[in-house]
Amino acid sequence: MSSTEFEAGDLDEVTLTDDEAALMRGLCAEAVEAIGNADLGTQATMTTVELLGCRLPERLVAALVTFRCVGSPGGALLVRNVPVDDRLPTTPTDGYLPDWRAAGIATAAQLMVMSHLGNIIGYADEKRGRVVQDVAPIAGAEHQQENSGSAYLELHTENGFHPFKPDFLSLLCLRPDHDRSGQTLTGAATRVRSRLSESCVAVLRQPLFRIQFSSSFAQLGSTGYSEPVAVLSGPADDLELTADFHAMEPMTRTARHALDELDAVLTASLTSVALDVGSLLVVDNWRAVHGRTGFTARYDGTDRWLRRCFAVADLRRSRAVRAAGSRVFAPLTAILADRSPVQSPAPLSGGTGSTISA
Ligand SMILES: O=C(O)CCC(=O)C(=O)O
Ligand SMILES: [Fe+2]
Repeated sequence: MSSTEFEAGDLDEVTLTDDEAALMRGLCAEAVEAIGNADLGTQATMTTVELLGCRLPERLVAALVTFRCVGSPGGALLVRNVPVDDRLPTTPTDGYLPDWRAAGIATAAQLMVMSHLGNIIGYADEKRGRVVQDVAPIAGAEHQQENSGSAYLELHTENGFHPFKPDFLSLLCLRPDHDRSGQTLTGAATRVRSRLSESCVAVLRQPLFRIQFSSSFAQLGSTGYSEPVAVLSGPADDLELTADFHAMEPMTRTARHALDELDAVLTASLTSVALDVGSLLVVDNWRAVHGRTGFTARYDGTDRWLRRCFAVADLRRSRAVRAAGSRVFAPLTAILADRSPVQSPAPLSGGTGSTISA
């Protein structure tokens, strides 16, 4: 897909003034110093981050709090001129920055922003449980539907198959791709509601869809699936959606048609942004799906490099799946083993359409 097919410019946006960015940079330096050698994914670090985050520029905090509590029709908020380190290391070619302190200012900035959206978390299954993760192309993974790829990344809800999916995610750009063709895409259900047929909405509101676990979560080589979920939920004028146009499987023919209709309508009205150094995109993982256009990687240390961070609104709900004082969720297989068995993948009965045969 070419980037010119997408509309830009209708994102909610805050650009920090140079004074605001300088204030934030000072707080980030304090945070790096205060965290020292402590593990990032601990409550102790999060307390430090939250305390310093209270002193972020008021205009930024107001935008974040409003986005958290009220949301926005586009489901995304772009913050520009976020401080990052003056001298950044090369883009990690294996997807892992060896030591977060090499990008300490950027790391602290992202954590402070996310601390206003919820409680920062990570997944043991993914990126070694890191709470700030590197998103960079990996040689050989070009066509993977994962953030290590560089081909078009289909629209998705982040970890929509997981019982503790993030409520918010952020992507902070440390380095854009060479020809600026890698554009982050967002699509919100509320924006497209009027273009969906009533029958499509009715089907998408039923739990007729399951999502295949992404490879990092599918341990034991299994192909696990979420329990059946509905794609659309919530009030008609502020719809929520859970979708993944790569990993979601409709369980009936009618469900397949409805998902195809949503895909076509969403794809025709996406918002795109070519993130630049210091641009941080926050996505409401309930109101919007996100993806990325393709780009060409060189694998020479100068490639596109984003950093990603997740937050949940309610930390209490996950306390049984985290070690005391940790923000990292246990492996999905362990979480599911502690629950009642996952629903059989057999399609639902109930007259919503004929079954898709394998
Ligand atoms: O590379 C991008 O712009 C988006 C990547 C993405 O979807 C992710 O890391 O979750
Ligand atoms: Fe994603």
